[in-house]
Amino acid sequence: MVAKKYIVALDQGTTSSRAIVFDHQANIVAVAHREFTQHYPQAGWVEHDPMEIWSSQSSVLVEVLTRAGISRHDVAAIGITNQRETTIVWNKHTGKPICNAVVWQCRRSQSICQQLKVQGAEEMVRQKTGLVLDPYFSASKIKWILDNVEGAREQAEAGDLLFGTVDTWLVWKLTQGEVHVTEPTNASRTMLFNIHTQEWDQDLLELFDIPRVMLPDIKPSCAIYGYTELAGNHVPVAGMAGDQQSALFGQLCIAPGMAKNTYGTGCFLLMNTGEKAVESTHGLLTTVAIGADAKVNYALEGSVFMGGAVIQWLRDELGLIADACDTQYFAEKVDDTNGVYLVPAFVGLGAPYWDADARGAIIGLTRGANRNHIIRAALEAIAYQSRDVLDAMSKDSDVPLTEIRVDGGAVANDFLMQFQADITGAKVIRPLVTETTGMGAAFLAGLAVGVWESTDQLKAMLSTEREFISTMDHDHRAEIYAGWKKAVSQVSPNSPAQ
Ligand SMILES: Nc1ncnc2c1ncn2[C@@H]1O[C@H](COP(=O)(O)OP(=O)(O)O)[C@@H](O)[C@H]1O
Ligand SMILES: O=P(O)(O)OC[C@H](O)CO
Repeated sequence: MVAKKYIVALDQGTTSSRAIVFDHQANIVAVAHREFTQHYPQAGWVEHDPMEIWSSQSSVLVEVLTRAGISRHDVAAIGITNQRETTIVWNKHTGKPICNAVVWQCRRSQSICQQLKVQGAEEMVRQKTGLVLDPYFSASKIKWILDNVEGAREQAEAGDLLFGTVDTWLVWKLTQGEVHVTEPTNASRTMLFNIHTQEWDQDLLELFDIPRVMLPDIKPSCAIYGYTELAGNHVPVAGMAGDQQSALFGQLCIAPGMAKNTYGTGCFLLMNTGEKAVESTHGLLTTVAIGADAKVNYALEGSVFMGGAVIQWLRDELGLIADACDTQYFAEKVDDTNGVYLVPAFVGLGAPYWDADARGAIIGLTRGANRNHIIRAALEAIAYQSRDVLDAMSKDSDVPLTEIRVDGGAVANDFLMQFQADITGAKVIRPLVTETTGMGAAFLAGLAVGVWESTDQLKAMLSTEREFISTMDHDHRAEIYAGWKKAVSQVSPNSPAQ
């Protein structure tokens, strides 16, 4: 074991940047957290300012070390985990982004995807990447930037521009522009990475017309990528993963069949499938995951675009609540939603529907519907969408999923967790430490620098805080879930999952 005993995880999420200090027993010593600005320049578009991503992330790094009261000498390594797919293109000489980051939720490249579908590219893309040809992933976003930002294509071809997902951007900033790197879990979300060969794929680069020279090198998820300076100390940046794969690893779902659902901005249910890349026939994605001792594994993933973001919308756009945690109080003031369903297709629908054109709706309103019913319908919608992907996963794997490990900001909501158990019939297991996304990155960084020797050693560090078991009777569950499916069919009548 190395003498330096603290690991700092940087968790750059869709709505906030966090930094967490873990000790060598994986206990949280301190957390610092900052929300940053969401930009919605047009309907269905979502952007972030990459410089604000960096300033919020670097400031919480400084803050968390102060809060933890530890010396910079005691930091063994920094691990990174991040919102995936979000696309940043910057000038490698000036370090300046050429436009705002195009966020994973952004739909602007829908027509690019549509055109490629018409050309018949869908099957080739699915076979190589495990992904659905949807604007969610980075490739069509990069193409959009090269086609629409003045001079971008010429500069990219001349080798002056770099592309990165948020992991790559943060390492580049932390190492003062020395290291341009990513790792397989993030690469697997770009739609340019062949998940079977584990390399950038020339056919995909040609399909999207993206110069290879823009792309980062690919290193393992558990490795030392470079060093950052913290008050005169050179600290290794070691260990990175996309946030959903990091949470899967942080919950130690490292054996086939183990699954977790993260309730952050979106909801992402991932099930480890071991060394086998399982193809979905029910609208899920095949993606790269991290297995025992940080070896490359695969996972099936159900990606839901609007999870906790629905609650932010109730707060920021409707002003119905002052704080996300108020939703539990209002939802519990009523016995049900009074027949109201909220379908949060604000940026289209992800798994298993994959309808980029669908838009949100509140259905079933009557004169008796009030604020509490709408708030309750918003929380229930998060759980209904998770049931949709859970059902798809059970069908793909031929085994019903009877347990879900949960994490992410919204799992603090007991009403939501109980309703999730009720509407699925599965046991919902909430860990003591719900910062499992950050924990995954800390595990990877700690393994890379020798704070921990193996994943076996990490098992003793996880514990359960509470389990939620269904109390809903079967007929009632079937009736209200049928109502949900009917509501979805109204906003997405042509989805193959209907
Ligand atoms: N008590 C709560 N009930 C419901 N939703 C919540 C609660 N607390 C936080 N959230 C939601 O969880 C999300 C924040 O979770 P987090 O895991 O930090 O997300 P991200 O990493 O995507 O930024 C926000 O969208 C917020 O609305
Ligand atoms: O910011 P989160 O935690 O909702 O995660 C975003 C995902 O990585 C998008 O694929």
